[in-house]
Amino acid sequence: MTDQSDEIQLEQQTLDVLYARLDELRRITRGRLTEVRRVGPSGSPQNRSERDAFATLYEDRSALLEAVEDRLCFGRLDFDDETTRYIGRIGLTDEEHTSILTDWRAPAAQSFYRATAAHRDEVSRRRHLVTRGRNVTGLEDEILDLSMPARHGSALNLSGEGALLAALASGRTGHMGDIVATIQSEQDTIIRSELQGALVVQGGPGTGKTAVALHRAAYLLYAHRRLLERSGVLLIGPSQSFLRYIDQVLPSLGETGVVSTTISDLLPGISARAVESPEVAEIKGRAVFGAIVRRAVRARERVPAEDRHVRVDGHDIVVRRSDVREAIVKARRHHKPHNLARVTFVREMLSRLADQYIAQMRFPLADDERGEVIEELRTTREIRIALNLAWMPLTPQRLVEDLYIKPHRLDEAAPELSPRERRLLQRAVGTPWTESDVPLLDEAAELLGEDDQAAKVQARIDSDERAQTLDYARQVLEGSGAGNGLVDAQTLAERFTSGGSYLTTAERAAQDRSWTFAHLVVDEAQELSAMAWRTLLRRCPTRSMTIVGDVAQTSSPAGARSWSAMLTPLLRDSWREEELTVNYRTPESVATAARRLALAAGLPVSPLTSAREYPGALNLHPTTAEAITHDTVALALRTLGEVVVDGAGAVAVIASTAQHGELLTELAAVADRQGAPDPTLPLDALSVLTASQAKGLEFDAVVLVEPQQILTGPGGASDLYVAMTRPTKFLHVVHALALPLGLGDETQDALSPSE
Ligand SMILES: Nc1ncnc2c1ncn2[C@@H]1O[C@H](COP(=O)(O)OP(=O)(O)OP(=O)(O)O)[C@@H](O)[C@H]1O
Repeated sequence: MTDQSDEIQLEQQTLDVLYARLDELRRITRGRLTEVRRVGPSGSPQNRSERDAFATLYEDRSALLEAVEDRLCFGRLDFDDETTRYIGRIGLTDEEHTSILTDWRAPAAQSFYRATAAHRDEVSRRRHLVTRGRNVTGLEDEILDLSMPARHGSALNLSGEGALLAALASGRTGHMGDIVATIQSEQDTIIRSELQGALVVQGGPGTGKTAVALHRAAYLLYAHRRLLERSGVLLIGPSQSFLRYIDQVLPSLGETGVVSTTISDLLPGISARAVESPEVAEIKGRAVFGAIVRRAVRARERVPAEDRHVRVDGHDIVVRRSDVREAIVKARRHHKPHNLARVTFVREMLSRLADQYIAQMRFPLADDERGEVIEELRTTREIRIALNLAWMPLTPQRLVEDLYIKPHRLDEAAPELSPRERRLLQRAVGTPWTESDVPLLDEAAELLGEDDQAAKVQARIDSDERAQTLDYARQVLEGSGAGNGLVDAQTLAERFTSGGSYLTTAERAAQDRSWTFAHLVVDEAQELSAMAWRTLLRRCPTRSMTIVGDVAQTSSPAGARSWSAMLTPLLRDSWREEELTVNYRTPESVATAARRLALAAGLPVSPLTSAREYPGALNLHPTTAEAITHDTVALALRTLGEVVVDGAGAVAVIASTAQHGELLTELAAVADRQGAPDPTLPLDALSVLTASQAKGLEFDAVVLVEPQQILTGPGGASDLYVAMTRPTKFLHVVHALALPLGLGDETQDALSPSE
């Protein structure tokens, strides 16, 4: 009989071997990098760009090997034939190229997440290794072959939930961690679901949608690296603080090539930070704006009301309505974007005007003089004005702003909107852009046309040369042992040929509005308007997408109330839906109260089981309107003291927009006096947020202020549902007003008394 400490010792030996190999690979990679850099900037351009390419390759590899230090190996599978397999963050082979650690994404690792006693896949035992640093501190075994326990002794922990529960109970750090060691079977099915088509993952709060979306991105990059690395994966999140919250997950999984952004920051050169009323955002989010922007562009290609006479060098030149009409027809014939088709229009008009000019000349024209006449006409101010009035060159910003600042333009372009709705959209010149302007600007950019520098650089890579270099890159990768899924020969070849100006996919994509991605991941997708979806679909012509969200949490009036209502018009039947049903975040009593509130408010909540309960999780703190700010601040600081242990732990105060400012000021002043963390930093140990700012985030404890006020605010019950489902341990509700239905008397029996 073996007891657990002997087993731990044995596993420690394996771990020592794995870390020794990791150290060895790090040393080799660093050595190669030093060698490449040592050679210095000499040699032919070809040599130099090869060297740069190798330097980037070894830098990437070094970064990957550093990123996998924590929990390098977290699992082991024992098979019926007595063989074993260790599962970890990356795959490792020993010097003889024998596999000693299997990448969690490899097919060979799948049973670690999926095997059950009913479907064992020849797995007799699944073992979770609990580690701290490089030390094994515990083991948890799941015996799948029920004839096995006798062989392994009773001292073994048979629960498969230990590692999961330990992960769930740990203090929050303000950054999301990866879940690679404890991915659950329903999550694994989604993570490894096929690349094609749009996969919608619906799930209540805390079911791991964000975690699953990120692990799926890492999995897809591993399984389809060749396809995905070159065009890239785009990840859309709801806010910059959310992106900061998740920004360590993909690097910890060894993936850095995903482009993460928000709708507000999607367009190069535009940062849409202004806020507008939900009513206006809803109007701008309607799909009909596609037609409205199209009409606005067409309105800038128009036949003037009258002919216009212009004197050029003593000639009477007439910009005739009939010529303009015919030139417009000709320019539109090739369906090019407005600014590009304008070239045809202007060329045609100048040619017709030049005919008039030449007809009035007293001497015959030499062949090479026609060009001079055209140039003369082109640079005549009145002619330029007349042609611009007929076909105005436009930027997207100018087109969209004109709709807002010139009522007649919107009246003409948007007959679908009521006069009141059109009035609501009016604003002053130079008003900053909002999130819901971005899809309209993108729509306009698409219809107007523009230069895509980055795309041109890409096209310049000569294909013959690329084929040769590709061969060479393949040999290099085989010879260096540096492949391991980090970079494919195609990418390395591109680095060789780009002459030292190599840009990562992320960098190229960020510079190029019309970049298209091989896969799109959208988080908190329920918030996106129909117009935002149009913008995103333009960036993903393959329609290979992972869309995660919860239609019960939709707070934007332009967002989705049901997936099929939003997606079927856009994707027809090329989307499929999976559901996540276990809440890994919120304690049972808090989740139950939130659900009751959501049902009372008529939200379409999914059925949900909480993975755990936490003693004393839900607490009510009645107070008065006069004392609410003071009491909230005192409670927040006290809670902070309780939940922060060894530097880990985070508390959020979540309040209505109306109360948010006052609380922030008060808490910042107190924090300043008492040296507590700065509550204005959204991801610090203590933050003050509105419900919509808290979307997607989580904290050890949430102090929820005056729920009735959040309920009657613009985000309504969805916002309150979001706010209530953020804590992993405690929800403290501070209120002077009556509690909303669902959180009131009927939940008293589920609550712990306090103060
Ligand atoms: N298999 C798992 N193992 C360990 N932790 C998990 C697992 N699945 C989810 N979690 C944890 O549960 C918490 C909630 O996950 P996540 O934020 O992805 O949920 P969500 O469905 O996106 O929530 P919301 O809709 O509220 O934003 C996170 O801390 C995540 O790390």
